[in-house]
Amino acid sequence: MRTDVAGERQGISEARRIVVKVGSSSLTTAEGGLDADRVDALVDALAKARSGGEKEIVLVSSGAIAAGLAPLGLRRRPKDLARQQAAASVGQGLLVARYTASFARYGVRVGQVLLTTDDTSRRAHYRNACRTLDQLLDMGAVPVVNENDTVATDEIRFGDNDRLAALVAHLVRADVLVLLSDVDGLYDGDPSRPGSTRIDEVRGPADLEGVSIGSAGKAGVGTGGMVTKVEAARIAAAAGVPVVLTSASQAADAVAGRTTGTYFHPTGRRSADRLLWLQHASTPQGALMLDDGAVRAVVQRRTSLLPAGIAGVEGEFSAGDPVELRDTRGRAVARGLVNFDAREIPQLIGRSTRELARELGPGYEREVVHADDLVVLHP
Ligand SMILES: Nc1ncnc2c1ncn2[C@@H]1O[C@H](COP(=O)(O)OP(=O)(O)O)[C@@H](O)[C@H]1O
Ligand SMILES: N[C@@H](CCC(=O)OP(=O)(O)O)C(=O)O
Repeated sequence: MRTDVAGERQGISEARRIVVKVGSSSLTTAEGGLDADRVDALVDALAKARSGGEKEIVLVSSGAIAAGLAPLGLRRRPKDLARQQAAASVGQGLLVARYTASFARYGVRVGQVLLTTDDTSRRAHYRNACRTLDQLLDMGAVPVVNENDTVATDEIRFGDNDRLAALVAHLVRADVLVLLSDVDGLYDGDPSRPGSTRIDEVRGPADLEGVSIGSAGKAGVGTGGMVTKVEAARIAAAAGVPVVLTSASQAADAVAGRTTGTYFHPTGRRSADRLLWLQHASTPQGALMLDDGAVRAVVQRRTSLLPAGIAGVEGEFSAGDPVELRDTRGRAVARGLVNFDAREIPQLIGRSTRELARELGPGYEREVVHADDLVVLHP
């Protein structure tokens, strides 16, 4: 282990706020459902880390669908969304009951937080989620976060919890993100093949060249495999949050900052805004076509998008929805939260805000997408 890495990980031992994500494969089996011993072992590690009072833990836990399979007589994870949601509905209750009992051994309360992609991109929802998580932590509770599987549709689903965990790490301004799986790190090839070796550290995308990143493991309960974990690590690292990827059995070492698994160095600066969510978690509900001047204004000068620069509209969206902003070649150049319903846009196209206010009323003297609600995709 190189000294600079040890130094970096020393930083993790001082981390105050830690987001820990645990996958279905570390807590459940398709046949047996939730494994209480494995939940207890994880909780032991997390409760010990918090015991000095300096560390705050946010737990992002998968396992609702897997925990609901056996009680519903399902032998394997169903492919259709409706049965996955039924399993999640039964399993989420069992999962949180299990965490509640397990943390109670240490006198620690848990609070269930179920999020959808909407909660991660709409301003009011985002602020609410931030406030609830902060409040739970202030009151000494451990938030247990999962996707709100029962209401998410295929189109708006995160699906895997790795990306959700990266966005939660950004949302709570975590000092480190710990991704726990059934494998003790990222390998340069299929870890079950002899000869594959673990990668100790990833400094940036170049370190991933030639690495064969595969899908979910044999347990049959995980979803994304390494692909979504590496993607989550990339999102968090780009937002300035270091990431440790290791196995659930190494949880105590990981949260204590002892060297284990694969370490992803931060590649970007921390930012306190919610635009990361807009970029990575939102599904655009439609698109606005921009003329060349508007593309320059939005992409280079980072100004708001005004009606005068719009050339066309596509899709069915409501005010507040995320939409894509496209250039004249149809390339997505930005994403933003739109201030009008799709059906209102045609009458605004190419007009000045003053003209619109005079004709349609003062409510129309506003940006179509405010600069604060915009994220540029191709600077
Ligand atoms: N390059 C790789 N390095 C490590 N694990 C890999 C790699 N490629 C594929 N995997 C698989 O990814 C699995 C973990 O993903 P998954 O089953 O979705 O777990 P979880 O439920 O923890 O999210 C491992 O069991 C492993 O078999
Ligand atoms: N929200 C889902 C998570 C889906 C899932 O399996 O995720 P993961 O095990 O992290 O790959 C659940 O609780 O079952």
